[in-house]
Amino acid sequence: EKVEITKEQRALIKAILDAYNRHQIPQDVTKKLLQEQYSAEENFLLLTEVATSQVQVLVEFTKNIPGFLSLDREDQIALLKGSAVEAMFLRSAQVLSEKKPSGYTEVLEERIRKSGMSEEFMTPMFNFYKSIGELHMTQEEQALLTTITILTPDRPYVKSHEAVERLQETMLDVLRKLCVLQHPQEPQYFARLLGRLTELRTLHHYHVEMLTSWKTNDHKFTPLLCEIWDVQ
Ligand SMILES: CC(C)c1onc(-c2c(Cl)cccc2Cl)c1COc1ccc2c(ccn2Cc2cccc(C(=O)O)c2)c1
Repeated sequence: EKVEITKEQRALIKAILDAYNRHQIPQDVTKKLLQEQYSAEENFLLLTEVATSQVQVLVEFTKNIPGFLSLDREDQIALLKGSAVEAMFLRSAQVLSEKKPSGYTEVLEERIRKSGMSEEFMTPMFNFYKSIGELHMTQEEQALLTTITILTPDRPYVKSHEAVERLQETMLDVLRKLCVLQHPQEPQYFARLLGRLTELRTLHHYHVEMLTSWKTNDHKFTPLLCEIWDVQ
């Protein structure tokens, strides 16, 4: 049948895209990525700074998701804690797969490869980056996919499961229509995007082990990361 985006859905896309584009990591953090020297220690410190800054950006973005602030406050926290790693894998995949003139894409990739992370996590991570890059997602699709990841109802400690599910379904419906309209020659495109969400959960499990291995090598995290990742 004819797929049509309603006026309300267009307003929703605009609100989410504006929020997504408004929140970027500050220049002073990304500038350091280009300047500081390369050592496993320095790379880890810089990535910790990027991650901390990314969490702050994520909190601001989430507050601008229409309907998020009307959820139960404890559920808002549970959704943020449960989705932070996945949202950051998605964001890092989007940044690393864009050949942005800013030039810090290569630098970031190099610093991740040399941050004391073991090979067993490196491979799935860079496979994910490649699979995201191959999708050539539009900005709207990236922003909506991140929103859908955040609004995943089955995170630990979420009480009002239905309220979160209703919000997520609203976003899924908009993304489905966008995919049909923006990728008419690829009827499976929406399904491929959702497949990435499954891959994100696997990376989330790997990430827990990454943190443990960094911790055993006496790596320190910032208070914000310790809080959102339940570390220490
Ligand atoms: C604590 C630290 C060592 C860490 O632990 N796990 C991960 C970790 C890793 Cl190593 C990979 C994926 C997810 C996480 Cl949490 C990281 C590093 O985290 C990040 C977070 C965001 C990242 C990166 C790399 C790129 N981005 C996105 C990015 C970079 C620059 C600008 C912007 C912007 O929006 O303006 C966004 C690393």
